[in-house]
This record gives sequence, C-alpha cells and structure tokens, in this order.
Amino acid sequence: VSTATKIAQKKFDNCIMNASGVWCYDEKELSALDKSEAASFVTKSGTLESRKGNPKPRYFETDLGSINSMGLPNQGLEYYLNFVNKVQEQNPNKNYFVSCTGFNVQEDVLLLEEVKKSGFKGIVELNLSCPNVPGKPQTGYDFETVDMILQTVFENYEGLLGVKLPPYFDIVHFDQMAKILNKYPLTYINSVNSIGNGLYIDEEQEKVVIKPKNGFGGIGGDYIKPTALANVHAFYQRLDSRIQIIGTGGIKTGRDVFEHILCGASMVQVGTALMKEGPSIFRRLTRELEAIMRSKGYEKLSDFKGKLKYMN
Ligand SMILES: O=C(O)c1[nH]c(=O)[nH]c(=O)c1I
Repeated sequence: VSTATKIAQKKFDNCIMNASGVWCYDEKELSALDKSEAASFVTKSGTLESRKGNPKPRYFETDLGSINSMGLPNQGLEYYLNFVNKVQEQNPNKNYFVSCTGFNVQEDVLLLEEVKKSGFKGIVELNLSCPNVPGKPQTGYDFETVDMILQTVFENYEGLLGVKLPPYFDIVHFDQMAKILNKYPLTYINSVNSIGNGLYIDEEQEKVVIKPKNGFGGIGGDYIKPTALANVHAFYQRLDSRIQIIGTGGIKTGRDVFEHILCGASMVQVGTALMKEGPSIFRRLTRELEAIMRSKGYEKLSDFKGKLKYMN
C-alpha cells in the first residue's frame, strides 16, 4: 500500500488548538473556534470575579509577533464553565479546556472547587504565568510556591488538570521545575506562555506602543519560537511520560507545528498567528502539517514525536 494511501487511511488526530487569551474571551469567539478545524479550544483564564483588565491600547502586532499587557480581562470563571459545560454536552467526543488563575493559593483552591461544583468534565488549565497584572509576580518563577500550589490543589481536585508555564532560560531551572512537576498527577504541562516584560518601540514617535506598564508586555510570535521549542524539549527530556506536553509559542506554519511535535509536544496551541489570521488558520496549519508528514512518510504523530536528533 502506498505511503500516501496509508496516511489517508490513518488521518492523524488533529492536534492544533488556540492558546488561552486569543479568540476565547466570550461565547462568540469560543463558538467560532468550536466551528473551526481546531481540535479543541481553551477559554481565556477565568478569575473568581470578572475583570476589565488593563487600560488600552494593551495589544500590538508587529511583523515578527506581538506584545500584550491585557491584564487578565475575563468574564469570570463561572461564565466560562456555564458555556463550556453546554458545548461539552453537545460534543462529548471533544475534550474542552477551561483556563483559570487565582491571585493566591486560596483562590486557586476556590476556583477548582467551582469547577468541580459545576460538574465540568473537560480539562482545567491552571495558569501559573500571567506576566501582566501590575504588582503580581509570575507564579511560575517562584518554584517553592508552584510546589505548594500543586500540593494544595491536588489534595482535593481529582479531575484532568494541566499547568501553563512561563518560559525558562536556565538548564538548572528546567531540572528544578521538572523535579517538582513529576511529583504530581498532572495531565499535561503547557509550555510556553509569552516571554514576559518585553519592550517594543515606535522609533518614529520615539514612544512605546501599549499603555500599561510604560509599554512593557508579554512577547509572542516569531520572536519566541526558539525559546518555546527549547522549553518543550527540555521538559520532554525530564518529565515522566505520563505527563503530556502542549507546545505553545511561535507557531504560524505547518513546519512550526512539526518542530514542536519533533521536540516532544503531543498537541500545539496557536496565539499570535491566530490573532492575525483568525480561526481559518487551523485548516491551513492542518493541511501544511499533513503535507510535511506525507513528504516524510509519517502516518501518525508518534512516528516522529520527540524524535529530535542530536549531533553525536
Ligand atoms: O495579560 C494577560 O491577560 C495575559 N497575557 C499573556 O501573555 N499571558 C497570560 O497568561 C495573561 I492572563
């Protein structure tokens, strides 16, 4: 049987979805994702109460990516749970994600209790890496706190739960974080969130381009792909195989999807490029990935997942 026929018969499970924060603020945006070729969707990170977020302009696109300091604007976790529970009922074969984030461990516990009470059957993404709430540090850079949060959360929560991590830039930090993460019954880790507190300048006006935090914001897009691939692969090398990895960062073509999977990702999420192109991007990325797999004779993701070669 020819390779092409084999691939046609064994269409790989779609593995591409949105990144939290992009095209997922309300029912309208989430419904558009659900209708698209995306494998699933994740909501904007929900907090205990709804939030307006930071003053605008708080998002800016550049040729190579984006900078954002949204400040966690969201409808509140209850809104997202109500909507996703409804959609989940209509599509039992899809696994939907609800993202949430508290400002301390007590809030994280309350959020997960709210999830449990709602009867949510999907996957929770606990965001440990929002870089844009003034005065609040990125939890993911405080290893003891991450350990304490996961310990506390898993005392009561039995559902499917993953964590959204910030990018790390130090091999010892990969070692330390992986040691902590391996202690817990995590379904997955999502690596990476934006690279926090970058600065993009309008040279002509000699000015920043977003209002919050004197122009400092999370960086996404082409700028961050090498960091994202390194984080995905570093955790792939260190985590128990029971913990899946969702790769996020710098994806805008099928090649980028392929590279994230080669580094060990089981699924990938698209942020900046989705913001630029809209939900039709999922059809394009799926086609481009299929073409690459066909050209290399791969039938399914496990044929190449994590199989990045080193120079011996
Ligand atoms: O500013 C935001 O809302 C935001 N922006 C990001 O780039 N990552 C995040 O996790 C969040 I919660």
